[in-house]
Amino acid sequence: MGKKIFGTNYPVSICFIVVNEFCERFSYYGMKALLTLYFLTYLKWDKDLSTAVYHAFSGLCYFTPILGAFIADSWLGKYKTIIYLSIVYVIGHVVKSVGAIPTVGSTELHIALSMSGLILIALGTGGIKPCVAAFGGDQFDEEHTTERQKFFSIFYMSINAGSFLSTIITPILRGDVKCFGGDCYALAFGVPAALMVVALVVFIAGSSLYKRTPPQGNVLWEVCNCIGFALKNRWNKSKHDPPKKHWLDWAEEKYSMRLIQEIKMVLRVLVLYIPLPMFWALFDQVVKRLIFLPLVTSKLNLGLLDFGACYTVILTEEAGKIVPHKIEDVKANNVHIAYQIPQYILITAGEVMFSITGLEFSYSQAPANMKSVLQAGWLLTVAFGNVIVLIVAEGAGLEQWIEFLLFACLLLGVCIIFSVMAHFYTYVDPEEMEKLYLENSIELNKTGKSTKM
Ligand SMILES: NCC(=O)N[C@@H](CCC(=O)O)C(=O)O
Repeated sequence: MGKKIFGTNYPVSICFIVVNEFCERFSYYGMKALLTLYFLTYLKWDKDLSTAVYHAFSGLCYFTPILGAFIADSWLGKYKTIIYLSIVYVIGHVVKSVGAIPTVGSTELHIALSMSGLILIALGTGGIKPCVAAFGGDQFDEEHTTERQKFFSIFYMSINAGSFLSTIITPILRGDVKCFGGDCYALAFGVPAALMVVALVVFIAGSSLYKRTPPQGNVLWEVCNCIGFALKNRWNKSKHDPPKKHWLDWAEEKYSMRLIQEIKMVLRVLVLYIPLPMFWALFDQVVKRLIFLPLVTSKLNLGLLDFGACYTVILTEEAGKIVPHKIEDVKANNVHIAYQIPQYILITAGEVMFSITGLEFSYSQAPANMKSVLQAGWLLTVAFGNVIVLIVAEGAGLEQWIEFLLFACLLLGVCIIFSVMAHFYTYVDPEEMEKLYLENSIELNKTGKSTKM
């Protein structure tokens, strides 16, 4: 039994995991906050290319969790996967920061370094993401489910504290600190790199306290084979054999009941997740607009921007001071930006309820040997959300209000579909199932029967 935080059922090891997540998210979001501007102003790409690469990168970061989960659950275990992929992540940051030093090589080299850095970062951040959340859940004793649920809230708070602070700090570093005769991208990318080193060090510092569950062989390979066998068998035998309750039951003659049940559990959850990318698509769109407004206003010192207005700003030098002059190109529609506060509060409340529940649900509904896999399934909803944004928002070129309305209507439809699906979902308790399998296999051993469990 691991050490507990004084007087509670919370293991001490989760402190290291929460701090690790804070630093890692600081590192990821801090770097991402600058990315579009870096492409536009440093690499001199046009807006379309910059936006496309930005979304492709964001999407990739949430597709790679599948790879990390595969490595963790089938091969290295979560602990080693987090350490090895964090090293890849740090290397990615370093390569990216070097690419942002103007004196290092030509523009082609900067592009090559930036792209290689981003690929390594996507591999690192995505790879460790499902493992860190599931590893945090693993630290709790079976009976401490309430504490584990609260842990996911704290974990989510650390994600958002890290992302919030870095999204403010790194753009300031870029603009306010000058190096090599211009904006200091090298420093602004260097700070997230340093934070990722801190994340790794903190994680390693907790090593002696972690509860580690060893990987149970090549689970995913077995899952794929079992699904393949069930489909083949069904195709070959369903014409003459009696029907089965579930299509996966066609794998019974070769695979254990336990594996079949576990695959059913995972598939039911994944099917439930199908409508969810729409939430992230809307969320991503809204947050993107929110991030850039305060940066523009604070930098040029113009006060709050009026709703719907578009300005040209001319900077003149008067008595040794830079003075901004605002010319209104598109008239404001007289609605103060503060009217958007309730909407953002509602969206944030929605996010908190949606995300924390999703994280905890993905953990609690996964069989012990596929915890990271289901976390990766949850993160895939973010990845597909990015794909929707790329196709609908960036590709279709709709007016902003039409785009928002479209996304809101689609999300409403999705909410209704999801509610119906969730209504028919029955919760499983993987620990209870585990006990049942154990009791059954002891019983069968006693009676000498040989049935696959
Ligand atoms: N505010 C967005 C956010 O927190 N996103 C998460 C990913 C989604 C999730 O885990 O629910 C993140 O960046 O880790």
